[in-house]
Amino acid sequence: MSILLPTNLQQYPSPSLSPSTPLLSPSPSSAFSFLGTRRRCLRFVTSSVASLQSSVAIGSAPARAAVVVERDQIRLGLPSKGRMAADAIDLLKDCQLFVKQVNPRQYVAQIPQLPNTEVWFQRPKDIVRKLLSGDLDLGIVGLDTLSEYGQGDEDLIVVHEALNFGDCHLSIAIPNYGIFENINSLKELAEMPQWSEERPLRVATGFTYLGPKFMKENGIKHVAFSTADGALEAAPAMGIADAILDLVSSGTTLKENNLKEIEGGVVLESQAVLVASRRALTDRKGALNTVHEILERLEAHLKADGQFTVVANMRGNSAEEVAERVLSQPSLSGLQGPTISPVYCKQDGKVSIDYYAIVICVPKKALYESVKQLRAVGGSGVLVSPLTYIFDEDTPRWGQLLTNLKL
Ligand SMILES: Nc1ncnc2c1ncn2[C@@H]1O[C@H](COP(=O)(O)OP(=O)(O)OP(=O)(O)O)[C@@H](O)[C@H]1O
Ligand SMILES: O=P(O)(O)OC[C@H]1O[C@H](OP(=O)(O)OP(=O)(O)O)[C@H](O)[C@@H]1O
Ligand SMILES: [Mg+2]
Repeated sequence: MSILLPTNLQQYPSPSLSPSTPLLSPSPSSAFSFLGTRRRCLRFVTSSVASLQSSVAIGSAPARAAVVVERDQIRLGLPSKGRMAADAIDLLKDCQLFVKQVNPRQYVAQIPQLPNTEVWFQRPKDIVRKLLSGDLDLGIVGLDTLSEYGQGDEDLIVVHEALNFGDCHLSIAIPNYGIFENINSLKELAEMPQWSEERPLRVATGFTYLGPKFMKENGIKHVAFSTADGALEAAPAMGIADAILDLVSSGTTLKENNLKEIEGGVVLESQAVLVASRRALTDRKGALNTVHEILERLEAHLKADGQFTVVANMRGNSAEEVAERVLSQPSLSGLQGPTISPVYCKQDGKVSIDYYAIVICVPKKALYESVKQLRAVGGSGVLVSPLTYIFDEDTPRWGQLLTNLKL
């Protein structure tokens, strides 16, 4: 697998399929016994996972395009609905990339700042599928969706792994009552005497690729998966499943359904990522330039987003003396170091320097601590303003991308 892994990114799930495993299941029904249990909200398809390979197949990986079809425009896929849709557009707006969608039912839009690029609105899982089929070149989706539907395909490259929205994690949850009351870890769950080949641990999940893969990697044998499109948290109370594997963000849905997470049960930490098709980047004219521009804007905005600019005045005899005082405090070193400039005052007709102005960037989380430290070394008149962009000399992720593409 050669998916770009920025150093601070969690392991991108690698496929447990062997290279010879067909990516498309010939027919899901041939691999699964369909229970025929249709309920109002939950439609479950249950499988024995004695054959993990067949379970994996219901993750329905799309076929890969054999060739890159010629077209003039670079295509960026954005979520058409759901909780990521507005955030993705807002993020681009914050990067001065304005998506012009004439009406919400129109699935194609323009970004005037990127004239060779068109936006296509699609469901997140379809963005991943269409990246693989070559119908999209770039996309913004959650890492969970990318991992589930991309199945570790080496054509998918994570260009930016932390777009700062859509934070959640994919996790196993079990009831906090009954036989599970004292079970608090995956190990304890696996070792419960209740599970056997005839009566496996039943897990309801929408993640039919990542779920079986995780269980296999953790050596859990007696497990059977069922799937549904939503409201999975109801499955244990309905008696359909023993556990669920689903996304958790605030934890409210679990709590409201008397479920709990367990130690060792987190499959994946997720947030929105920018993903590209390797073949598009290498073979499609203009794609690499577009990615470079989007990446630069994203990095400049996201880096600035976590910081404030802090300006303060400080008495001193020289810039060096003030610098020494400022740098004696752990939170005041800024990005590269404080900028210190003389403040010129006119006294008795003469220009003198009694004060120096200090400018530093401070992580938002460390703001109050930094203000306290500034005061401690004589800082006064502290002004705090938001930072909009930080354009560095180069973007580290661009270098990583070029290395990954062997360019
Ligand atoms: N509770 C949550 N909090 C934050 N982000 C979430 C949460 N649930 C999901 N996400 C992220 O948002 C993405 C989109 O989720 P959303 O529920 O909007 O669409 P979906 O699950 O793909 O589609 P649908 O549920 O309509 O079939 C998920 O893939 C995940 O990355
Ligand atoms: O930890 P929480 O903040 O409570 O969020 C978790 C819930 O959010 C998602 O569901 P969603 O709202 O997408 O509904 P769905 O079940 O219809 O997909 C996810 O599938 C969980 O059910
Ligand atoms: Mg959902």
